[in-house]
Amino acid sequence: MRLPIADAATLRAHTLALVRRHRRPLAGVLVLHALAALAGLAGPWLLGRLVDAVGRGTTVGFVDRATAWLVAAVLVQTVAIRYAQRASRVLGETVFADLREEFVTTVTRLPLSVVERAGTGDLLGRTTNDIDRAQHSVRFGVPRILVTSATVVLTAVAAVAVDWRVAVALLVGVPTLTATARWYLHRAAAGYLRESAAYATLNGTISESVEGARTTDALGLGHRRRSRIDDDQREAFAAESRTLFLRTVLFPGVDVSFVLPVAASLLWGAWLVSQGLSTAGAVTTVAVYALQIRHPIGELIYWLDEIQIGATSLARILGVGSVEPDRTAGAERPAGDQVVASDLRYAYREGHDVLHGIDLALQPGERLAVVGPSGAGKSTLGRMLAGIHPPTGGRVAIDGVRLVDLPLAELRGHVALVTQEHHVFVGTLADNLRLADTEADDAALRRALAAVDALAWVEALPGGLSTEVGSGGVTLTPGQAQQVALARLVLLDPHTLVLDEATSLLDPRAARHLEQSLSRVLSGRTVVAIAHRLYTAHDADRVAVVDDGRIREIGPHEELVAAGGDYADLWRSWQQE
Ligand SMILES: Nc1ncnc2c1ncn2[C@@H]1O[C@H](COP(=O)(O)OP(=O)(O)OP(=O)(O)O)[C@@H](O)[C@H]1O
Repeated sequence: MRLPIADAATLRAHTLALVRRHRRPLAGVLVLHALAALAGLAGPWLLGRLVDAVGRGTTVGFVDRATAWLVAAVLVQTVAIRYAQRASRVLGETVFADLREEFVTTVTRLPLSVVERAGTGDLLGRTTNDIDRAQHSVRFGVPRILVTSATVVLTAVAAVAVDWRVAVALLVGVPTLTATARWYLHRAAAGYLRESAAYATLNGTISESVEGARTTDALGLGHRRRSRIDDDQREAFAAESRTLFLRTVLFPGVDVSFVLPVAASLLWGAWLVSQGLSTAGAVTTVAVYALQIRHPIGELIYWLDEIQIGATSLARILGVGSVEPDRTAGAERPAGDQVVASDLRYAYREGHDVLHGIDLALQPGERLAVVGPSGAGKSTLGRMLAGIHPPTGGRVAIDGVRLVDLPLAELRGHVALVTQEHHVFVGTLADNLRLADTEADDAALRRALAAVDALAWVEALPGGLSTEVGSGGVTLTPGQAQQVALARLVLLDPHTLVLDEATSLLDPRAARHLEQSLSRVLSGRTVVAIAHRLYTAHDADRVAVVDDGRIREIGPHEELVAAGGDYADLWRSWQQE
C-alpha cells in the first residue's frame, strides 16, 4: 500500500486557497515587481530616443538630460527590486510556514495502521525530499515567477508601444517556444512523480537495510538486500534518465526561440527603416527589449520546470491529508472501566486473519498475563485491547462504549500500551516524562520514577531531572528508556494498561523487582501483561494462553497447571530451563 497522492483538482483548490489567504501581501509584491520592471524598461527606451536624436542632430543638454533620466531609472529599479525581493521572500516563507504546519498536523494525526501498511520509506520521503522540493519552489520559485512574468508582460507591452510594426518580429520566437514548452511540461509531471516515488522507495530500502543490518548479517541475507537496492537504484536511474531526456529537448528548443526574435527584429526593423516606416531608435529599443526579455523568459521556464517538481512534491505532501481517519469519535463516554473484547478479529492483510474471534472480559483491577508461542497474536491482541488499531471484526469496548468511538486523547486516559520499543526524545528527562502529563510537578515525576525503580539512577545523573537526554545528550540504556516509558505510564494513570514485553530489556531479576514495585503503584488498575518470562504469569491473577489467534486456555496459574494442558507443559519446561 502506498500513501495517496493529491489529484490535480485538490492541488489547484489548495493553491487557490493559499493565494486567497495571502492576497494582500501578494498584491503588494506584484506592484513592487511591476514598478521594478517598468523602471528596467526605461533604459532601452531612452537609448532609442538618443539614437534618433543623434541621427537628427542634437544638443549636449539633451544627452545630459537623457543620461540623468537613465541614472534615475536605474536607481528606482534598484530600490524597487530590493523591496520587491524582500517582500517576495517574506511571502514565500509565510506560505511555506503555513504548509509545514498543516503537514505536521496531518502527519501526527495519521492512523498508525496506515503508516505501518504504507511503510516508513514513503512517509519519510514525503517529509524530507518532498518537503525540501516544495520548500525550494515556494521560497524561491513563486517569487521568481511573479518577477519574471511581470517583466515579460511589461516588456512585450513596451515593445508594442514603442513601435508595433517592429514589435511584430518578436512573435517569430513564439511557435518554437510554446511547442517546446508544451511538449516538455506535458510530460514533466509524470516524469518527476516517478522520480520522487523511485527515490522514496530507494530511501526506504536503504534505511531498512541499515536498521536491520544485524539481522541481515546473521541470516546471510546480504546478497538479497543488495539485489533489492540494485533494483531500486535501476528504477531511480531510469526515472532520472527520463527527466534528463526531457530537459535535453527543452533547452535547445528554448535557445533557438531566443535567438530568432533578436535577429528578426533587426532584419525586419532595418527593412522598415529603409521604407521610412520606422526609425533606427525604435528598432534599437525593440532589439534591446528582445535581448532583455530572454533572461526573464529563460528564468520563467526554468521555474516552471522547478514548479512542476514542486507541484508533484506538493501533491505527495497534500495526498497525506486525504488519508481517511481510522476512527471517528462518538458522543458516548464510558462510566465504568471494564474492558471487554467480543468476537475480536484482525487482519493486517485482507483475508488473512491473525485473531480469530477472541472473547475476553477483563475484570477491573485484575492482572492478566498473556502467554503463547511466537507469532500467536499476543501483541496484536494487546494493540486491539489498547485501541491502537480498530478491529477488522468484532469489538473492544469499555463499559459498552467501543474504543474506536472515543477521541484518541481521551482513550489514552482509559487504556494505554507500553511496548519494548521506546524513543527517548531530545530534551530534559523531565520533558520526556511530562509528555504523559504536562501539568505534573517535579515531586510527581519523582514518585513515578520511584514506582519504576528508576529514581536512584536519575538522581545520580549530573543534572537529575533536568539532564538533557536523547540524541546529543546523555544516552540512556535501553533498559533505562524502558523505565522512562513505564514512568510515563504511571503519570498517565489509565485504569487499564497493556504491557507488551515492557520489561524485556531489563535483566530478569531487575524486571521482576520492577514489576512488583509497579504493581504496588498500579494496584486497583487492570493490567494485561504480555510475557515471555513465565514468572509474570505465575504472579498474575489469571493467565490466557494464546495460540494461532485464539485463546486456548484461561484461568489462574494453579488451575491451569493442575489441568495439565498447554500451559502446564509450558510451565514445566520453563522451570526446567
Ligand atoms: N505489522 C504487521 N504486518 C503484517 N503482519 C503482521 C504484522 N505484525 C504481526 N504480523 C503477523 O501477525 C501474526 C501475529 O503476530 P503478533 O506479533 O501479534 O504475535 P506475537 O504472539 O506477539 O509474537 P511475538 O511473541 O513473536 O511477538 C504473525 O503471523 C505476524 O507475522
